[in-house]
Amino acid sequence: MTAPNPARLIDGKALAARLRGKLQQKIQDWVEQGKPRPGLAVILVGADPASAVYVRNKIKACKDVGIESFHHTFGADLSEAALLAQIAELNADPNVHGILVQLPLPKHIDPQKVIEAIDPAKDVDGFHPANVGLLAIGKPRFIPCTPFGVMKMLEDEQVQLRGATACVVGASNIVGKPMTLLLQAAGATVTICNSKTRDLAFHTKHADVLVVATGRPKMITGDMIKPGAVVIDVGINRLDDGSLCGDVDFESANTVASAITPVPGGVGPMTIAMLLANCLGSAKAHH
Ligand SMILES: Nc1nc(=O)c2c([nH]1)NC[C@@H]1CN(c3ccc(C(=O)N[C@@H](CCC(=O)O)C(=O)O)cc3)C=[N+]21
Repeated sequence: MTAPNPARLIDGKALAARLRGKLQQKIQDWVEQGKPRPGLAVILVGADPASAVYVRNKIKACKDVGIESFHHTFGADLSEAALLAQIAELNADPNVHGILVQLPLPKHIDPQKVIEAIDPAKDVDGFHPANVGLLAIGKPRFIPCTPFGVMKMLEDEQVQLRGATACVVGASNIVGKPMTLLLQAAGATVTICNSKTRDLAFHTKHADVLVVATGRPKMITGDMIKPGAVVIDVGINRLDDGSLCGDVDFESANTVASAITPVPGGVGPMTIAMLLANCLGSAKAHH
């Protein structure tokens, strides 16, 4: 038996590096015109080690492209009122164009209340209901970074979305729902599934473009994928041995898909690149 052809690898890490290079040039041009340097405030509450790593990566990425970052770290016992007060201060700070509150938050803090406290004009995550609404009506202000990064990868791969069948597995506010809106706006016919969807494979197997964001390690296997499909794996799961894996079983998917994103090195780096892009966009809109 001959081994099936492996899928093309969609190198998010390389694409993100290219985008960051372009952004760095755009920010340099912007600042040389005498315009204010874009500023991002990042708020971290609690000592979750994964969150601390992500926040550190975001701050380093800012520095590399010339975005000023303002780092606010608090203990897990921070009150909701104190967090809201910190956000109010950043809303009023003219040097801050973007505010990111790292999720998840400790259980005693209502994340929706926090998201809604952020000035929608500084909501570079695109999570505020005003920005969700603008995206839904096709007039986006800030596109949520992860789905935005996925669209950039599909564009770079020249994936034809008009007329295509797409399936999004996972219906979160942060990834699945905005992903669906973006694919739909690009002309795809989109099915949105969740972990309780009956006969999930029926839906996934029809998809020319399959986007998976469930948080369940390796739940999508090769037999659930349409031959030749483009597979985007948004999941980042840490296994007991410390290694990372996606929500897609790469090994079996790789022999069925025509193109697939790796984990790590796929969607993750793109998320950060799009955060930086949203920060520059916000600085320009504020000026
Ligand atoms: N308000 C808010 N906005 C976010 O955008 C947000 C958040 N909260 N909370 C957590 C999630 C997660 N997230 C990631 C971004 C990049 C990588 C990334 O670059 N990952 C690398 C691997 C990193 C590693 O080794 O752990 C990769 O996939 O290659 C991962 C995860 C943003 N998030």
